[in-house]
Amino acid sequence: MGITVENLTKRYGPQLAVNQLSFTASQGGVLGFLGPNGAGKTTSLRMIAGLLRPDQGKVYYGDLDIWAHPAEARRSIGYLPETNPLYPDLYVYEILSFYAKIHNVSGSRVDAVIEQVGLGQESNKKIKQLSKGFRQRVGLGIAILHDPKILILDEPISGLDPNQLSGIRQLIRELAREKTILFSSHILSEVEQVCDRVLIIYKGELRVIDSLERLQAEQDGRQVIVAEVDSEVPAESLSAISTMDYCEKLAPGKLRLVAHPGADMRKDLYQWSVQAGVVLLESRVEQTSVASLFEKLTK
Ligand SMILES: Nc1ncnc2c1ncn2[C@@H]1O[C@H](COP(=O)(O)OP(=O)(O)OP(=O)(O)O)[C@@H](O)[C@H]1O
Repeated sequence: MGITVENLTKRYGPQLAVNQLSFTASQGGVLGFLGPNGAGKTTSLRMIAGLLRPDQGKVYYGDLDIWAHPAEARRSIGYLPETNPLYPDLYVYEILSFYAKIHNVSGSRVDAVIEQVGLGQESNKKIKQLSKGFRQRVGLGIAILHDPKILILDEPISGLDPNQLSGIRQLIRELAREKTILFSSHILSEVEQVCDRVLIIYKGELRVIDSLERLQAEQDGRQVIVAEVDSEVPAESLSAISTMDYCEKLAPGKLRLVAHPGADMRKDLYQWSVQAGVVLLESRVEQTSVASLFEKLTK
């Protein structure tokens, strides 16, 4: 089941926390939500998980409009919050059984999940006796108990030691074989090792969304231009820019264009805007590598 997000917007009082966020995540695989502290990751993920009502915009799981059909949507979603509120005095088995009752799933499912998330050895320990990595596994276990098709993980691996990290990464990759996963982090290297695609968000706005391979390919020095035009343009019309390899829509009227290796798109972009009858409000050449893109955003 894929996810479609359209123009999600959220304000907290005067502060615009998320502004017109739009993207799609097709079924299966991990989409990394990358951005510095305060960028709007948690706010976005909670809106996408159906836990926080957006001021504007829509979220679809497959064809299902989640705010129009919240009960149906809830069955399809598992959410691991950034601060996982686990009850310290409960045993691992107890807490999972408690959530199993809420979701109306069987005791045998609890046993299966305990094995799947690698908690077999720890199931008779209390939550407070577990390391941070194992607590995250309990949180993941709770999130997948009802076998949701979509999994949203808010900073699932921040603060884990290297041994725990590799275990959780592997687990997320295994889950991604059959689920669509959104995974947030403010650390690039975490995202690079787990995600197929990355979305970079900064000050509540989408800056880039692409496959890691394509972002890495841009490190060969391809030109990237972020352009803003005064009206929505059909993607086909951009194919007239012969120096352009591909283009992504970042927001209505906001485009990110990537050139063929060695090509300069500036003149073609201007000529295209004249021919297409749109006003080019802004166009700027971006740095191209994933690391430099992210560095620029996190400074
Ligand atoms: N309940 C709230 N009331 C007021 N402002 C809020 C609230 N929650 C978040 N914000 C603000 O909205 C902005 C986005 O916050 P959000 O938690 O979504 O960012 P984030 O990218 O998840 O950050 P972090 O990596 O630090 O968790 C921040 O400036 C934050 O201070």
